[in-house]
Amino acid sequence: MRTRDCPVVETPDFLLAALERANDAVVIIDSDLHVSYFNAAAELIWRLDRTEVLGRHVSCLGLEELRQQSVATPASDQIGGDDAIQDRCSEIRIERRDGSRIRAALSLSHVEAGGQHRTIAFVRDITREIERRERMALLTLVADRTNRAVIVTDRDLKIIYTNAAFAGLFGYSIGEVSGRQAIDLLVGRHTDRRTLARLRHWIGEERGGEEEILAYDKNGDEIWISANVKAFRDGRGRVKYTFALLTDISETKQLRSLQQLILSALADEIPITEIADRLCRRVEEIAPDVVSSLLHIDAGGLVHPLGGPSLPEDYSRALDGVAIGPDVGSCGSAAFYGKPVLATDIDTDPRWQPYKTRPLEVGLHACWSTPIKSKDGRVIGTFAFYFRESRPPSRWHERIVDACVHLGALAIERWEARAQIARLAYYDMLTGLPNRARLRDLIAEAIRTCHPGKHVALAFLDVDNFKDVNDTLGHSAGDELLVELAQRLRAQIQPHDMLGRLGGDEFVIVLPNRDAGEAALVASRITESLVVPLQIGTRQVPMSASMGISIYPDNATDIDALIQQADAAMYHAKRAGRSTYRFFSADMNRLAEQRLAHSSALRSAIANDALKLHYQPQIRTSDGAIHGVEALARWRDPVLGEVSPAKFIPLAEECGLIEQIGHWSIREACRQMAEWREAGLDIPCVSVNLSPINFQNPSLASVVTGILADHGLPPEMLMLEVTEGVILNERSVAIETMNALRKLGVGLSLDDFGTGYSSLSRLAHLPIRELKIDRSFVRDVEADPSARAIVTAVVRVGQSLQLTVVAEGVETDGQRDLLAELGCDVIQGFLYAPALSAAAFGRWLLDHSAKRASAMLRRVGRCLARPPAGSPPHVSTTKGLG
Ligand SMILES: Nc1nc2c(ncn2[C@@H]2O[C@@H]3COP(=O)(O)O[C@H]4[C@@H](O)[C@H](n5cnc6c(=O)[nH]c(N)nc65)O[C@@H]4COP(=O)(O)O[C@H]3[C@H]2O)c(=O)[nH]1
Repeated sequence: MRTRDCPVVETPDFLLAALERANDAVVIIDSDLHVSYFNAAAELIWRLDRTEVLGRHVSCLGLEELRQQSVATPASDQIGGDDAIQDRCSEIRIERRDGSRIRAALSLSHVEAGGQHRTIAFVRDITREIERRERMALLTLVADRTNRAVIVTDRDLKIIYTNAAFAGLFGYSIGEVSGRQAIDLLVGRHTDRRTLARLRHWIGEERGGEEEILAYDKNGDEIWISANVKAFRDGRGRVKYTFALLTDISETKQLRSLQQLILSALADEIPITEIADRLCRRVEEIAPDVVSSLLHIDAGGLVHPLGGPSLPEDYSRALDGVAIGPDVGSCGSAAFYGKPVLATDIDTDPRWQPYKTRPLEVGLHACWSTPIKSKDGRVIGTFAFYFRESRPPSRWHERIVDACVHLGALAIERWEARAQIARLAYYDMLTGLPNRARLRDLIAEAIRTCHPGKHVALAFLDVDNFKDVNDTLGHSAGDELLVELAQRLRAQIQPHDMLGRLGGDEFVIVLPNRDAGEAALVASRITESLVVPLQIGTRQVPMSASMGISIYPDNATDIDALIQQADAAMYHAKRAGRSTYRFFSADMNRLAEQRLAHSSALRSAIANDALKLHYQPQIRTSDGAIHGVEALARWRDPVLGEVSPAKFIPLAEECGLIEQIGHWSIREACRQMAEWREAGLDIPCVSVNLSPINFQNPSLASVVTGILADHGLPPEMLMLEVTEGVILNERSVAIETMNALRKLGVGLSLDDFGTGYSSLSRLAHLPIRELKIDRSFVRDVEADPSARAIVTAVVRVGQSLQLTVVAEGVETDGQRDLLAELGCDVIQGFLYAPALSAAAFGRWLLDHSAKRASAMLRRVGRCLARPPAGSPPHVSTTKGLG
């Protein structure tokens, strides 16, 4: 390589100066391939001083391309003669002396001047540019691989880049959109200003943001997009580019609007069938290739169509009441298995055979049904898609069904809850009959629709002795009785008649367009229908009811008055011996008022301590000594006068005062006993009457314990009388209460024995100490052999169970002697004394003791006066005592 002097080209100075200042490197190569010019920019690119290059062979620049191009000098005719220049551009790589590499754009010009051929090389460092281009190509590759549309705009929001997904979504190629305003292109004037303002706000924000926008594609079709926008800024913070990532959310948006539609319908309390219809219609809008239906599945597994506006009406009607099962179409099977069921061909699907005709007739060939479940996992409905061709659901169908199943569950559960509330509010849970509130509506309706000149009969029915069944056999037996009764009543009335339960054991029957005669027939039929006893377990429970009837408009024209009159008439049926009916009459009102007045007088008598206890002595047959006293309640009202306990005790039981009276009797009897003891009167025991209701209270034993302690009485001085009704059910609370009392040491006496139906085997297990033979047997014991037989039997039972047998209502010496002879231990009755006030009883007792003592003395004296040889004096134990 040889060097030459510099400069070698005679070039005007101004041109040289310009070449020196050029940005591109300029290298001039002579025809012998020696470098004759190398400007400042060339020095920078090659990092060589021109002195190291000028005059040397071009190969010193390490550029094979330059050498080859310079050698390949075109013929003069090709370059167009003197001064003709031809440019050839190419991209080259330059390896510098220090080993670093750059990429450059090489442009060669061949110049013929003065018979001299020269090659002028213009070289520009394009390393950065190429790198940027490569990066862009890579980014484009990546951007084109995402299915989210990408737009890059300049600072004026003019599009400079879009990816392949953008073309797919909007239908525009990059060529079509490049340079166009992004917002104008995609949104146009349709989008509201606030959305656009928000979009601009996100561009202005450092972190960018996301906005849902309704955009339009090349065809003008709506596309809901979510636009995630971010601006890129220059060093001074000014927006240079904006970048937007667009996601198609049309489906999400549609599902959300479906959801909104149903939720707002729910909030507006729209009926379930209307909601179901709206749901189906909307679904068919967003999935026009389907026909949809929503079914309710009730607790009994029966199908009830709720909505299916595009299905034939007769088809939906036919589905109503069909039971779900393993082969009941798509819906019945889906509900049965609790899993989606797809029948891609209704015509051949075995599950569809009985149901296929109608859907096929209307061109529905496939059905896909999904069960709707409640929060607790019950299947409460199905949501079905019918397709016009044999096909499975698409991904979009699946998304819709997911949303609809959720909405359907919400709507059905809410509707079921409301129906349950309505049932609770208007129907009696036990019998399923209309309750008081609903009955009022029904009576009002019956009156409103009553034909002119016709009547409405209203019967008020009360079960006889229901309290006894409840108290003695337990509440579940009582419930069973009410349910059975309701069924028997329903069987006796016509379909358009109405039956409802007011509460407890009270029922109302409304007979529209029926007069008194027709109502009497119904009432008689009802009485007869109750004759057959109810079987509860092994026990036959007799069933009967008392009814009162009032007639609209003869007796009253308003509902309350009609009910109240029928109630008053029912009370009269009860008094007439139960198991019968009475029509309302004007004086019944008076009697009903009287009953009301009595109960309020009794209430105030209890509150004012106006009740008293009287005491009737009980005498031992063996020696005439006092066995005890029976405490009997007395009530003297300032207005009503003396009211018999046979009247006011049932009244107290009816109006809930008996609990108080029971506790009061025990307390008062114990107080009196303590007083007598204090006074030195020797009365071994006091018997207090209690109602069966008192024994239903498990705290009775603790109440008694407290009273005995208060008065310092030993428990054996108290006897509590119970009637047979208390012991009918061996598992009742009453038996537990009795056992607790017996444990205390308090005595229990079975009153009125023989009048009820207590079984002897049960009697043996009762914690009782005493049997009382009812007055009715004592009355006839002398004249009636059967009464005597009963008394004898009771005495034998008592003896064998080691119970004291007390005969009550003894009025004559003859009765006393016979009862003593039959083995009665104790006698009570007017023969000795009626029930006496405490003071009178005290006097009676002293008198009795004195009489008894003197009778004994007389007898002893008589015996002593004429003693038979060797025989002891004899004292009669039966006759002439007292
Ligand atoms: N004809 C006749 N009657 C006689 C004779 N000896 C007694 N009596 C009456 O027979 C009834 C006996 O009481 P009871 O069978 O327990 O029958 C009682 C009892 O079941 C109930 N009773 C009375 N006091 C109370 C009480 O404090 N609490 C409760 N729960 N019931 C009571 O009222 C029923 C009636 O009581 P009273 O009217 O006091 O009637 C009492 C008594 O006065 C007689 O020789 N001949």
